[in-house]
Amino acid sequence: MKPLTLTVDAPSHQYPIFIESSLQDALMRQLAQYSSKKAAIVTNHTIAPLYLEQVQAACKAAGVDAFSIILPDGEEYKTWESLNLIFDGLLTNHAERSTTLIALGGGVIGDMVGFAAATYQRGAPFIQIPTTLLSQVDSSVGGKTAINHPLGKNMIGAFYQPQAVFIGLDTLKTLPEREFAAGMAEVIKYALLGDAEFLNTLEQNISAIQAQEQDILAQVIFHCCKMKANIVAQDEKEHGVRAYLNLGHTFGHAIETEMGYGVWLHGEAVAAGMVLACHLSEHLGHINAEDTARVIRLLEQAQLPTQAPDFDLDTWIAHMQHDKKVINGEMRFVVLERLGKAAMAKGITAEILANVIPHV
Ligand SMILES: NC(=O)c1ccc[n+]([C@@H]2O[C@H](COP(=O)([O-])OP(=O)(O)OC[C@H]3O[C@@H](n4cnc5c(N)ncnc54)[C@H](O)[C@@H]3O)[C@@H](O)[C@H]2O)c1
Ligand SMILES: O=C(O)C(=O)C[C@@H](O)[C@H](O)[C@H](O)COP(=O)(O)O
Ligand SMILES: [Zn+2]
Repeated sequence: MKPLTLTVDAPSHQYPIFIESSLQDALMRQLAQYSSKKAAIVTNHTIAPLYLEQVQAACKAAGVDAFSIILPDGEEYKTWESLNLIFDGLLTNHAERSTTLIALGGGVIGDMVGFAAATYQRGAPFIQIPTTLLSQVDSSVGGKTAINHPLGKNMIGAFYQPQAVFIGLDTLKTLPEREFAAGMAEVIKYALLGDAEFLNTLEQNISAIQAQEQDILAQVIFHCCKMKANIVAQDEKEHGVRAYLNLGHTFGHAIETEMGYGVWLHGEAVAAGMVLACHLSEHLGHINAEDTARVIRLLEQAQLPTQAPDFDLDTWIAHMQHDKKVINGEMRFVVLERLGKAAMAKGITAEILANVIPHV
């Protein structure tokens, strides 16, 4: 594949996304332009042995003096404690406000490092090097940064855009299959919320994507980043259309929080959540049972769960009342007007939810 570039034209900051088959090549070509002379590479114990050396070498070649901060791995570590480990590392190594934080890893690392960058000395620059499919198609783009709270996902955070995003397709070769599948949930989300033609492309090419055939994989990652960049350019801080990127997430975040962070992967919970969003959309008369069946078929082909756990209804609702789309105490849900077009639904009562959600 030939290197691809696109620009995120967010109102607060414009920045490039570089997509190449080799991460090393992308960094060697462009890092010097986007990093300050001093950098902190923040990663975790799983990713460090795989990719840290490569990023250190690229920093050296770019004349960037880099030190590393290595965190424990897992959604359950997306916490204040890990954030403090980042701050400890920054202070111990005399990081300045101009020091670039380099997030090397999946969405957990990216979200935490972005939040650390937003708050360290009131705002240091940061770069995203996403190494999971999920982070390449979604979390590294658009500037949502956060940590979890025991009562809710991503409850403490900031909107803060990176300086650049470097995507190397080669990093996905070491990604476990279950994690690749989790990334496919967000890929399928883009098709459902805004592009029926992309849904056809995914259905026709699912095996090639799973086999990581470079051309189609690059096309898919590029397409998702472009869709997200368009949405973020219109609505950086989620006052309107950006909420559509939350399709399946009101239910999904409830699953992640209730099960305990890390038990269901984010993408798995979003997959089951999107099926519930389909059922809700059906209940509202927007889509039909065949549409929902089509979504379930694709999610199953992508090796994703389509059946949510059956908590009691009060538990579901208690979690969903913490959702960030709640306004004046009223829950709002992203639904599908049709496959390929999202809409926002209000006035969803407990009775409606009882018809839609599996519960005991
Ligand atoms: N900010 C956003 O817009 C946004 C969007 C979507 C998701 N998220 C957040 O992203 C997180 C999920 O991200 P994720 O799915 O990337 O999970 P993750 O960051 O936990 O990474 C998944 C696992 O894969 C490992 N890993 C990462 N890259 C690897 C590689 N190349 N080879 C081998 N192992 C590798 C990680 O160490 C981890 O164990 C959630 O916290 C979610 O809330 C944020
Ligand atoms: O970028 C966005 O906007 C999204 O909603 C992308 C989601 O995939 C992502 O999981 C996000 O972190 C969820 O946002 P939240 O505001 O509900 O925490
Ligand atoms: Zn998500």
